[in-house]
Amino acid sequence: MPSTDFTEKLAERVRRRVSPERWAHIVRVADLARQLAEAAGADGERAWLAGILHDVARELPEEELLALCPPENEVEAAHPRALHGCAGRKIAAEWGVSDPEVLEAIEGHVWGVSPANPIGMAVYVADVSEPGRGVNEDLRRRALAGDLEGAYAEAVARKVAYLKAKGIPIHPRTLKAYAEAHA
Ligand SMILES: Nc1ncnc2c1ncn2[C@@H]1O[C@H](COP(=O)(O)OP(=O)(O)O)[C@@H](O)[C@H]1O
Repeated sequence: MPSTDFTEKLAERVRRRVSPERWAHIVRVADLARQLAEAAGADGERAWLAGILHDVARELPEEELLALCPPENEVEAAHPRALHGCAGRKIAAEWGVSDPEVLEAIEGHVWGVSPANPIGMAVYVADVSEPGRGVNEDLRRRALAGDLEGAYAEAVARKVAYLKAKGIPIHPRTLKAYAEAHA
């Protein structure tokens, strides 16, 4: 999907919904996701679009997130801000995005994606490793070198280890993503 009027308009709609700092993060994620997808032989333009849309709902008030995506379990109820992945997917679909891998990437950047979806893995790894984060540079390098699956599996493993160390119950989708990525 080359950059078109449609994708440019979507990017502009996102930009208007977020702070300048968030927009800068979004652009870094989208540009990196494109590079990571291409390094893995996947479609960079679709990864870019998913990156541009991934945090479209990140600054919505909690009441709006809860209205768009009623919590499906206790982890979601305890952490409504994390519903921004689900809410972002719904907004993107409403705006006319129908590509299932792009939609899964938007939702899955919070809890994890299927390892059969390189667009989703590219956005996930880009989100945790873009230079503005200041962490996970090794994962960025690994994915830039073409090992997207390995970088993604390690990114999910780090999140799981971090949550376990803090004694926080882990979202079932994250546990599923971990199991699939390490199968
Ligand atoms: N219970 C959980 N299970 C799985 N992943 C989680 C959980 N809590 C947080 N995360 C992951 O960690 C990310 C960061 O969470 P957190 O540190 O609470 O920051 P934020 O409030 O900015 O989302 C979330 O977006 C999600 O990807």
